[in-house]
Amino acid sequence: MALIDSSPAWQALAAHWQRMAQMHMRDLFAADPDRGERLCADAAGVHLDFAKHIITDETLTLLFDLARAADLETWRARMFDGKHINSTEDRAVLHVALRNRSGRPMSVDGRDVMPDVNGVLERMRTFSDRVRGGDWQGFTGRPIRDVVNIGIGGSNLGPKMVCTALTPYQSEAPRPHFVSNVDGSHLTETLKHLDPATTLFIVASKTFTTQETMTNAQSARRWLVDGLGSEAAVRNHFVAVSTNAEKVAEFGIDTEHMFEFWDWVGGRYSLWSAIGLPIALAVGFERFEALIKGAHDMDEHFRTAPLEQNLPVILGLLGVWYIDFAGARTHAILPYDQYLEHFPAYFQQGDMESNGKHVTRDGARVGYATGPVVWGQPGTDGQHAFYQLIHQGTELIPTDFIAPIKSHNPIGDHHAKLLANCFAQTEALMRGRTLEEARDAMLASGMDSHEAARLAPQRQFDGNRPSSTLLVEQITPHTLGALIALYEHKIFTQGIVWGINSFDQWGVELGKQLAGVILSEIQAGDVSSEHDTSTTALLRYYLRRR
Ligand SMILES: O=P(O)(O)OC[C@H]1O[C@](O)(CO)[C@@H](O)[C@@H]1O
Repeated sequence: MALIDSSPAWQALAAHWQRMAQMHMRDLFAADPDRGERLCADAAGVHLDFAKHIITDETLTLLFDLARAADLETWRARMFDGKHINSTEDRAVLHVALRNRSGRPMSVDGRDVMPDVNGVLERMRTFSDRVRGGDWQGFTGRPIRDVVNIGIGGSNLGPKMVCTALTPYQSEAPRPHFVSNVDGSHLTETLKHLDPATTLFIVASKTFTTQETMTNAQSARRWLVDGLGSEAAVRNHFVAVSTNAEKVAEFGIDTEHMFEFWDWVGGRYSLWSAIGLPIALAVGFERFEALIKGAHDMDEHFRTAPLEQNLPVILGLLGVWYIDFAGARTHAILPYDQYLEHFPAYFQQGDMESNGKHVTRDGARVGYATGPVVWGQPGTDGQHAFYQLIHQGTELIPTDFIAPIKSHNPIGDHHAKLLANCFAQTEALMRGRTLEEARDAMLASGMDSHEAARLAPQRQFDGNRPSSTLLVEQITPHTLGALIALYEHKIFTQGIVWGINSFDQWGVELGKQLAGVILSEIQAGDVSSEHDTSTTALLRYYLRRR
């Protein structure tokens, strides 16, 4: 397969960037009074404004040509058809089946997976209703008040992000907690204020072999058994979410208390599966269903809308435009909603584990940039921390501003101020401030002309910094589901353009293997000479002082 950068579509974009690099968005807006009304699109309750980008209609045409040159529509169909598009693991990529509310069958290897998917959803409904209703009791007969999810990566970030985002929908109990780090402090601090008699543990691991999760689960089990004085208590206080029934049984959790998912669900795309159990427990199963319905609505849009009106495709191609032609290396996600606090971290894994690849599906090394460094945090805090660099630094950083029209907490004028900041930042990033404007503003404030001339270069902003703005009515289960699916399909779009497999993660393996070797040396108190001298010296330093 020829690399995408040898396609005429790529070459055309490279030449086009040479021209666009000379343009300023201020001029593009001035030349096109309808730009703001025109360059926006809606789907599944998400409004996307993409007018503040260094693009013209020609740019968009060339980007859609590129998507077609990469066969995006064919690959999209292959994903929805359950084909094994995760070629290195020979697996289908069918998280869309987990939220399929259409009633249509969805098949993997000729078998409709929907009966299994719906069966597990029903078990989640029954279980979450029982726990929330007090019918599922702890070993001593008391209802569950706290749920501790033990998992890491995709078995942690999704449910944690969604539970936080849906805090307004949570009742007083059960309260969700998340333990991921193998650092004993994480588990200790979480359990410190909990009562074993009213705590339920969910051990969430696709493989059920992940070192961090298994270590935390063993220690949690000890805490529970010590606290309640009986091994028999495990039955009432531990459930598992996994694809690996054998390992679950080995751990000592009855497989009757296991919620299954399947190898065609990637870890970082798994919150819609039983991995979402903490969400159903925290906000109720009906709201979990509304979340998956929101995602399904976005799936239908992604599956059926023409590329030109397709939100995930537009976002994905804009990313490619900056990463591959304008030299951007990072991408910031900036939610103007405190409840979306973990949204950037969630898509840090979603994006970087998916598209942090340097070879194509065929194993050829790419000569172009692929996935960016994804980062961010809630907007106004960011304004007082890192926005300086976005506005006046030497890096080009494309940004996503995400905001709800309505707040869950409409106190005073907080929300008006929050959104004023959001809109103002995108305007400032786009417009900038010329040297003359900076100088005139200082003169108008009474500063003498010498001082104004001295300070003007410091107060001048280039502008022309791109941003997308995504607005939803409110952060509800439905809009959140749609937003998450939007980003998932954006990542898919980019992976297809780059010709990489977005669904494996071999890059995390080497460190895991070496950690196993080093752990046995630490446990034996003896360093082998196999390491580089730096690692050996560090290990010896640690062993001498521990
Ligand atoms: O669910 P598991 O099997 O414990 O894996 C946890 C995480 O580890 C990874 O395999 C690697 O970090 C992720 O892809 C995954 O989400």
